[in-house]
Amino acid sequence: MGEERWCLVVSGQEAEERRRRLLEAGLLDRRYRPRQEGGTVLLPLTDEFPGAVRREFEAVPERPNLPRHEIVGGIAIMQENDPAGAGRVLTSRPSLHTVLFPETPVEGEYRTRRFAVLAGVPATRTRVTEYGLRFDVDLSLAYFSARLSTERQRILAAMEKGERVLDMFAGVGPFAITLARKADLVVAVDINPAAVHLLVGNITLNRMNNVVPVLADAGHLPRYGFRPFDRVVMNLPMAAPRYLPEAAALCRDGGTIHLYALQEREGEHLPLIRGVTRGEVLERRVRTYSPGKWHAVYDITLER
Ligand SMILES: C[S@@+](CC[C@H](N)C(=O)[O-])C[C@H]1O[C@@H](n2cnc3c(N)ncnc32)[C@H](O)[C@@H]1O
Repeated sequence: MGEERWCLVVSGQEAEERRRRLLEAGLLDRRYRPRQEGGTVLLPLTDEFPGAVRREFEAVPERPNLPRHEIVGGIAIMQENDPAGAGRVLTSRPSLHTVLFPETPVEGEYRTRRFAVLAGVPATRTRVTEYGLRFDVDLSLAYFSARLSTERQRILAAMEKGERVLDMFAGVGPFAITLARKADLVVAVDINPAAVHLLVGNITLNRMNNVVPVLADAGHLPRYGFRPFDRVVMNLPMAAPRYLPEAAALCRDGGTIHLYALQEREGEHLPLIRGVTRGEVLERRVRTYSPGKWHAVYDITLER
C-alpha cells in the first residue's frame, strides 16, 4: 500500500481536535494522509511519540506551487488579483467551486467586503464545516472568518455547562452556535439583517434550540431587560471597546467578558477596561491584522 510511518491512533470524535493540536505543535506529518482504521483515525507523526505505533500511509500528492489563498468552505479567497493562479487554485481541490479576490478591505458597520470572481461559479455563498458544526455564509453580505475557529474552541473549553451567554456581535453565528453546545441559553445579536437571516438558518441547520437570534444594535441591549449573563462575547475588534459599558451592565458579578480589540501596543485598552470594570484581566494576541497591528482578546472576569 504505502509507506510505514509513526502515527497516533485516536477515536473519530477526538480526531479533529488532536489533529489540530499536533499541527500547531509541528508534530503532524502533512506529507501523509490521515486515514481511518475501524472506528479510529490514524494521524501520521513527524517523529516517534509516546503511545505512537507504526502503520502504513499513502503520501499526499504534491500540489503545484499555488498562489496564497484562504479557504472558506467551497470558496478560495486570493491575496492577489491573479486570474491564471485562480484557475490553478480552483482545480487543486475538488471541494472548491469559486475563487474570489477582495476588491475592498473589511469595511463599514457590517464588516463586509466586495469581491471579484476570478474563477469558477460566480458565488459568494458557501457552507463551512467547523468542528462538526455547519455554517452557511455569504461573504459579500455578512462577516465570516475561519481563522477564529481556535478562539471559539478556547472559549467553549473555558465554559461551564449551563451558562447564559450573550454574543453581542454574532454575525452568522459561529461563536453563538459553538458555545450553544455547552450553554443553557445563547442570545445572539447583530445589527446586519442579512447576518441575522443567515444566523437563523444556521441555528436550524445545526438543530440548536437554545440560541435566540436578535436583530438589534448592541448599544441598545441594556434597555431590553435581559437577566445578567454569565459570559459576554464581544467580537467587533474595530469598535468593541466602545460597547464595554453595555457589556459590563449585562454581565453578572463573577462573569466573564471576552473583548476582542485591534491594537498596536500591549495593554492598549487596559485603561478603558480598568475605568469601566473591576476584576481580573488576561490579555492574549489572537492574530496579526497588519504590520504593527494585531487583534488581541482581553478576558475580563468581573469582581464578585
Ligand atoms: C467582526 S464581525 C464578527 C461576527 C462573528 N462574531 C464572527 O466571528 O464571525 C462583527 C459583527 O458585528 C456586527 N455589528 C456591528 N456593529 C454592531 C452593533 N452596534 N450592534 C450589533 N452588531 C453589530 C456586524 O454586522 C458584524 O456582523
